[in-house]
Amino acid sequence: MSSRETIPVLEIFGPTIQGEGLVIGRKTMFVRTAGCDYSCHWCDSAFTWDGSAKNEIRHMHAEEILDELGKIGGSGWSHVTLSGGNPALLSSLALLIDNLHERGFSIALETQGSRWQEWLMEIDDLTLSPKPPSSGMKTDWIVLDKIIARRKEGDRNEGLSLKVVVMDEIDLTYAVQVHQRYPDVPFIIQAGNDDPTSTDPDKLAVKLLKQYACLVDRVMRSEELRNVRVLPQLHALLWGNRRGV
Ligand SMILES: C[S@@+](CC[C@H](N)C(=O)[O-])C[C@H]1O[C@@H](n2cnc3c(N)ncnc32)[C@H](O)[C@@H]1O
Ligand SMILES: Nc1nc2[nH]cc(C(=O)O)c2c(=O)[nH]1
Ligand code: SF4
Ligand SMILES: [Mg+2]
Repeated sequence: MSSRETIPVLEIFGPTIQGEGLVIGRKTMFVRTAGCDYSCHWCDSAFTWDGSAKNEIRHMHAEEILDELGKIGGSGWSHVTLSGGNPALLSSLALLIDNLHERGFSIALETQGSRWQEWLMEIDDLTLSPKPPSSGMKTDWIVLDKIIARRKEGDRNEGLSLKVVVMDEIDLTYAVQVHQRYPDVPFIIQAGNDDPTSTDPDKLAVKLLKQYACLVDRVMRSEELRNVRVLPQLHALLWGNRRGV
């Protein structure tokens, strides 16, 4: 892997709390990469792929990202979350992952599970978030099967989770399908934010909490969704749709 390869970066921020998933609440830094192979109708990070922030993309070397993490975050953190966009489009992340591990940091990564990279084996907290019908996207079950099988074969089952965003009843049926296909993988049902452009955080929080309560109630009544967790996006409740939090 050449150290000359760059990574298209849109945001570096933190420390903040991981607002979603299995390690919700964990203190972490974020690196958000540009570019996605999907275009989910309700993507809360559409600026990573819709062209609206293309002038903000920086092509950075791993060492530059490490420097900036230190400058922005100081030294009071030990965990970095890589998100996007789809960071799994980028073979160039291998070097950053190695460098972060060499310095003793642990690494989380968020991807929809549509692309394989060898470095997926190195991620400590790997969240796969296949997309339900409301997103308008189609799941590539072959790639998703491969990622989950490879993690299992490589004894990296631990630190793997599935997180399905649910907006409606049809999405919930999809969630059941995913959970039944991979019953051994920790499964999170995430309340969808159907208003990802709202600029009023207080109004949004009230609405999201109501929707979360409905989702909790619905999942509690489900016969199929037994070994699951239901979570909101904590950062959206705290800070709304703001970038960089
Ligand atoms: C912006 S995505 C980036 C990583 C990757 N492309 C993916 O979708 O997993 C990060 C997480 O936010 C979730 N997400 C995106 N838009 C959302 C929304 N409107 N409501 C709830 N979760 C959302 C995704 O499902 C994913 O788990
Ligand atoms: N605090 C916080 N937690 C998050 N968890 C997943 C995020 C993402 O956009 O990938 C995210 C984010 O953008 N902020
Ligand atoms: S896969 Fe993730 S980043 Fe890509 S459009 Fe969907 S939610 Fe957004
Ligand atoms: Mg987000």
